[in-house]
Amino acid sequence: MTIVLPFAFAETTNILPYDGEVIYFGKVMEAAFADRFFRTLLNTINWKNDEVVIFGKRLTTKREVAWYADAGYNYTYSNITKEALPWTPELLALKQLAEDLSGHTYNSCLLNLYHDGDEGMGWHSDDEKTLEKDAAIASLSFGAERKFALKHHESKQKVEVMLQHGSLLLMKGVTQTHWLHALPRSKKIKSPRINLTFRMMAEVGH
Ligand SMILES: O=C(O)CCC(=O)C(=O)O
Ligand SMILES: [Fe+2]
Repeated sequence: MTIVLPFAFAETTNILPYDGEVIYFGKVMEAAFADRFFRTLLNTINWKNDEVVIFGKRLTTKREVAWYADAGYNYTYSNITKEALPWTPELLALKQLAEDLSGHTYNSCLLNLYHDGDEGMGWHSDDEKTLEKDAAIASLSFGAERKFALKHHESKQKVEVMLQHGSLLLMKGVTQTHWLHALPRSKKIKSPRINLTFRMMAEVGH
């Protein structure tokens, strides 16, 4: 399957001024492929409302999530342990694309479905103990274009980028140690967005 356009990826640059590397590749596939992946992911992924435990209370988010990985991996997130589902053909194709373009390999993928702009994600770092420290994270976006924001822990400096339909963003190096990131809510957004973050789990999460 040929899904990559002959784009000039050599031009990609770090959008962070210091303390990490975030590379926005822009659109990495033709719109027709991005449309098809969006529809297929919407219909074939085992979407579930996210459950989080905050101050001992079990809460359900409107945002839906799913987690896929190589066999045998468990994932602990907000005090809940989830078992990974086996890769689907589309996820494997997208993992291959993310690996080829980013030059890193991944063994798991966290998926998020934001139904509209009322749903987002607050400030956090992807620095859970179960993730390899400073491993690269490749983020593919489909559907509604949304703003992605980064904020430095100490200086509070902010960097923002619009994540386009069929685009790739790569976070690597010491980014998760020094920067938080978020997907801000926006009343203007009325359509859904799917985000895939390919990650490298540490062996201890096995
Ligand atoms: O939806 C996004 O672009 C960000 C998702 C994210 O930060 C995460 O899943 O950890
Ligand atoms: Fe994140």
